[in-house]
Amino acid sequence: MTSQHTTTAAARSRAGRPVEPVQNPLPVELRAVAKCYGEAERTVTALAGVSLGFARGTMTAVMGPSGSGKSTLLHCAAGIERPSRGQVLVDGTELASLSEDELTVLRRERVGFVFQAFNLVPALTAAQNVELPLRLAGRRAEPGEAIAALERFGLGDRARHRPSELSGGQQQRVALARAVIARPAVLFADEPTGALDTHTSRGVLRMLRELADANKQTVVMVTHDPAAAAYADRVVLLADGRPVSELPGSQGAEAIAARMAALEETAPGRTAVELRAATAAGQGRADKQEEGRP
Ligand SMILES: Nc1ncnc2c1ncn2[C@@H]1O[C@H](COP(=O)(O)OP(=O)(O)OP(=O)(O)O)[C@@H](O)[C@H]1O
Repeated sequence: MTSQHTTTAAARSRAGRPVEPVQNPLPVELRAVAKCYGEAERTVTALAGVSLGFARGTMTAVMGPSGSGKSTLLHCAAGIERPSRGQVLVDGTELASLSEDELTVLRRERVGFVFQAFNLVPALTAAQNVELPLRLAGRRAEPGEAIAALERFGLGDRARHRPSELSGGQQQRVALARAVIARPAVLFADEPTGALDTHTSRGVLRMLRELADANKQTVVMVTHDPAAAAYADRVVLLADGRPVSELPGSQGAEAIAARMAALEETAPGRTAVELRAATAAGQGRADKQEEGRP
């Protein structure tokens, strides 16, 4: 999945001789990332060693039972939280090597994030909320830029409303417009369609798909909805803080739901090997369904 392009600067040694070309790094890569909260006997292991890469121009859905570590994975990958162990690399730069200020700049310039709780600023209008990432980056929004972003999410007529004057689904779409306005290389979205009806949800998912296909942005979203996950190139299933299974979104919502069901049937505390076996069994059931077998 790694891009085959080479970096020219890295393609020469100090002596000026050509050296082995260095492949472009993945936009986001996690290497054995673990995250624990709390101390001593109150320690909770939210991530127990996650190694995943997200390629340019792809859309990935992260699924798993409640508490399996999905939001923590997104927060660590986006540099919002620091892992307890392991490495997170954005465009090949290890986040732990950055100061807080450098991390803030990288997040602002490379990463967009849609939070479960939307995190809109209550005192600002929808349009002002959408413009915020540009202002924080020291850029003045072009006239009509925020309205255009809101229009893409069907909210052109709500630009002057404050969050308290919008429904949950409308606030979610303002949060999406805010996350995409600066065209981040990587967009993380935690339940981006959680508050939306089926019709609006499809529109948002098509938009996210387009960001990956047309703009070559990398989209990573957490979802509980197999129909939403079916828009992704790749569905990663987490259990107990680890990826235990993966399937292409093109297998469709039923196959994804079957794998999820297999995971949820599995009692907490099972080993990763047992979880893999259970999800493989779920895949067998999904394959039979796809083939029309009982
Ligand atoms: N700040 C925190 N302090 C202590 N424990 C936490 C904290 N954040 C998350 N956890 C714990 O880490 C584990 C993973 O949480 P996380 O929110 O990543 O799960 P999730 O899969 O996103 O869940 P959900 O689907 O319910 O949103 C859970 O057991 C949770 O209770």
